[in-house]
Amino acid sequence: MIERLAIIGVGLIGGSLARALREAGAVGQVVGCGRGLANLQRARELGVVDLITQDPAESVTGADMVFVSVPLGAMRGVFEAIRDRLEPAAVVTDGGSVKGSVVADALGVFGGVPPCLVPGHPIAGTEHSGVEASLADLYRGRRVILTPLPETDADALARVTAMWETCGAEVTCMSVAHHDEVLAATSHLPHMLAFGLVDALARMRENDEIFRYAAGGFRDFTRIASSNPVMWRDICLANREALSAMLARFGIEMTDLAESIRRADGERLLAIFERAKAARDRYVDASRID
Ligand SMILES: NC(=O)c1ccc[n+]([C@@H]2O[C@H](COP(=O)([O-])OP(=O)(O)OC[C@H]3O[C@@H](n4cnc5c(N)ncnc54)[C@H](O)[C@@H]3O)[C@@H](O)[C@H]2O)c1
Ligand SMILES: O=C(O)C(=O)C[C@]1(C(=O)O)C=C[C@@H](O)C=C1
Repeated sequence: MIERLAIIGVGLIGGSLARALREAGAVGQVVGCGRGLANLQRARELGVVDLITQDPAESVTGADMVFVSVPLGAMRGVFEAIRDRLEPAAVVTDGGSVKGSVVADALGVFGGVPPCLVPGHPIAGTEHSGVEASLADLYRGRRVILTPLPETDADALARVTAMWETCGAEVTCMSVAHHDEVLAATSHLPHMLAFGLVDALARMRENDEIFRYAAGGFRDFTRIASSNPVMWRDICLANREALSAMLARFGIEMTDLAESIRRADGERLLAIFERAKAARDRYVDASRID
C-alpha cells in the first residue's frame, strides 16, 4: 500500500499508473505535478489525482512513492528540484524510455546513485499523450523493466516491483546498458521507420494520391508515427549510441533487400520473408502474458 504517491508528469504513463493503483485500492492519496495547469486540473476532474501542484519540490512532501514520468529531456531538472525535498523513506522511480540517460541525470544531480532510486520502464503505451489518454488497464498483462544498480536498496526495489505487479504487469530486471540496446531494436528503431516513412511519403508530390489508397497495412505500420514528437526527440537524443548502431545495421539489411529485388532474386526474397514470418509468429505467441 502506498500512502502518498507523487506523480511528476501526469500524462499517459503517469496518469495510467495513478488510475491503475486507485482502481486496485493500493494508494491513499495521489499528488499530481506538471507544467500545464489545464492538464493538471483535468487530472483532478477525472479523479486521477487528488491534489495538484506545479512545483515538483512541493509534490514530494510527505510522499512515500515518487514516480517521474516526464519526457527524458526534463528528468534532470525534476531531479534537481526534488533532491533536497525527498522524505527519508521515499522511493523514487520513473517511466522513462531510456535508462542510461536517467541514471546519468541522477548521478549528475545526486552526486552518486541514490539507494532510493529504482529506474524503470513500462513497456506499454499508445500514440496518445496527456492525462486524457491515460488508461487504468494500460499495464495489465504487459511487461515492466526495472534496471536496479548495485547501490539500489533492496526494499525500494521490492516496493516498486509490488507497485507494478498491483497494476497487473510482469516485472523483469536487467542492466541499464542491456535495456537501452534491446529497446533501441524493438521500440526506438520501429518508431524511426514509421516517422521516416510517413515524412518521406508526405513530402512526395503525389502523396495526396498515395494516401488516398493507403489501407490497413499502412495504417498498422504507421500508427506510431502519430506519437509525441518531443518525447521521441528526447528518446533519440538519450539513446543515440545504441539507436545509431541499430539504424546502421538495419540500413545494411534494407540495402540487401533492395538488391535482391533489383536482381529479381525470388529465392532470396522468399527466404527473408519466411524467416521474418516465422520469427514474428513466434514473437506473437511468446509475448502473451497470461
Ligand atoms: N507514450 C508511451 O508510449 C511511453 C511508454 C513508456 C514510457 N514512456 C515514457 O514516459 C514518459 C512520459 O511519457 P508520456 O507518454 O506519459 O508523455 P505525456 O506527454 O503524456 O506526459 C508527460 C507529462 O509531463 C509533463 N511535463 C513535461 N515537462 C515537465 C516538467 N519539467 N516538470 C513536470 N512535468 C512536466 C507534461 O506536461 C505532460 O503532462 C517519457 O519519459 C516517455 O519516454 C512513454
Ligand atoms: O504502442 C505504442 O504506441 C508505443 O509506442 C509504446 C512503446 C513501444 O512499444 O515502442 C513506446 C515507447 C515506450 O517507451 C514503450 C512502449
